[in-house]
Amino acid sequence: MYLNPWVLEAGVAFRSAQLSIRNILLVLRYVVSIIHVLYFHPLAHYPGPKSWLLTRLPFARGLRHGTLIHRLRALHDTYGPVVRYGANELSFTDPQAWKDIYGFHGGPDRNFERDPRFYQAAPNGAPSILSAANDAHVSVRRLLAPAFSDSALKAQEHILHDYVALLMAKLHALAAASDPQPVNLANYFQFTTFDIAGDLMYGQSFGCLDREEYHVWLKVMTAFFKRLIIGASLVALAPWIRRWLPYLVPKKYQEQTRQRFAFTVERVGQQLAQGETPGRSDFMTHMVRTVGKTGFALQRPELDATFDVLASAGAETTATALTGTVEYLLRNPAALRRLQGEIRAGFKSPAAITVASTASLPYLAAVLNEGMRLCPPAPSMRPRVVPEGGAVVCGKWLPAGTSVGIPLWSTFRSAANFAQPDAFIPERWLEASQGGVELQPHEPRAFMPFSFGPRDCLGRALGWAEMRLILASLVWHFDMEDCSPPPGKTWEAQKVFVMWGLEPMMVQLRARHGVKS
Ligand code: HEM
Repeated sequence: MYLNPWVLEAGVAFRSAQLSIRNILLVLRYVVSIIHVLYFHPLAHYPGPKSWLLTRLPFARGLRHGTLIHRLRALHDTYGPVVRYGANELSFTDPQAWKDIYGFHGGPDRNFERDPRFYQAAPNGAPSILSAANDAHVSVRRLLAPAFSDSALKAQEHILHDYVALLMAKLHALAAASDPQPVNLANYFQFTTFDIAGDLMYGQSFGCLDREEYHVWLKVMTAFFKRLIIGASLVALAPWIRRWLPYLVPKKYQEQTRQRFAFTVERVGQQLAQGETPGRSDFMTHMVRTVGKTGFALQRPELDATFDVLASAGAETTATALTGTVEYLLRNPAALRRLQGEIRAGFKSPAAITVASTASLPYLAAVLNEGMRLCPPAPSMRPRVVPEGGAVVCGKWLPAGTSVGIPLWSTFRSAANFAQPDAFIPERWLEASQGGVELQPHEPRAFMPFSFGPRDCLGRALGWAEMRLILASLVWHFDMEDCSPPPGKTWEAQKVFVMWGLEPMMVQLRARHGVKS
């Protein structure tokens, strides 16, 4: 067929005009959306860096490099207690925000939901206690809560003592070597808390202390957190990538994750088959008992998903708090001396160091509080979404769907909440009659290392018990000297990939004169 060249030319001209109109419309749409985000969006009056509003690049880079908590802190230092760090996202360091965002609002349907972009289902696709939506979460929490009661903790205490004694024995052996070398205490804290978690949650220890090395389950878990963050940074830039992510992970890592989860499933299965074990007070025994009493049970996939997160929720956090606290004690010899005085005068023998006896030591509690303030084990923000109908946060109404949260690291190190925010001053947590100092500002309402409200930490009492037993025993048994290679390890420089990427903490241990394991 013959086509007149004029017609052809007109066709080409028409198509390119169509294309340029489409391009112009796209650019116009982008410009309009920028103007909307900057000037007409309901959050437009909140302060924040424009570069973070127009592209997700700074946020994604922070995630990817493990520096998001540091960047958010710098933003709060510049812009104040509320920062708009994304088009629809606000970060708060104001203490009132704990109650307004994370508190009880009259029922699971009215409490702020977790921002699903920040929570991940387990490898079997089922929600865990951490990722479940509010209504499903209520049942999981009810089922698990008895395992964390005061009476359960009393019955579990002998298990904690066994592992603390094993830790002390291992450290004594290292200190008594003919040429004693500095010990990486960060590792030994993790070995201990993971062994306790394994015993309480899976019915048997991970054996880390015995072998003095990490169990493969933990190594894979830590590597998984890093990959999770790489994935999250990609999703932040291009949300549509989420469904393709599983295909982007190399087969080798997929297989490792599958095997690690299979280990959890196997242990949960063994525990369930065993049922309620007389004389044991582990988590599964409590749960089976609660199921017997209430008739309510979880579906197996949800149970597996929840038991899979329990170990790292409980162990890594507690070990991190201990590592951070000891690091600051080593940097502050006067505080270490005062703690030694309290503990060594308080206990004639290690057998006297118990959960109850350590609870009455004010300086030990102050030191651990100050350690968790400077080194919060869960330092990142856990964002929530403003529910239908909107809500008031820190005195201002916010529309439904706004993502809001509190970054713990920025909040605990904010000069608006704590005087000399980067200094280790345990005395700030004590009354004057206990030898405390009054520093202003001092906002204990801002300090929620275990979070707040219906989804706060279930393991707070267990975590405190472990921290007190381990730190008191360590200080009772050993003198310590910081041996981190120059220029010295600083907590602030460490990166965060869900949890802190802990650098080695090298400490020279010397058994106190006449003290043996
Ligand atoms: C110093 C020690 C600990 C700290 C600082 C800590 C901190 C936290 C924080 C901040 C949350 C909220 C997480 C979120 O909203 O996404 C949480 C939740 C949780 N923690 Fe801990 N934790 C510690 C020890 C433990 C221990 C020993 C256990 C025992 C297994 C544990 C079990 C849990 C559980 C089950 C949840 C989820 C609660 C729920 O969603 O209802 N934690 N923890």
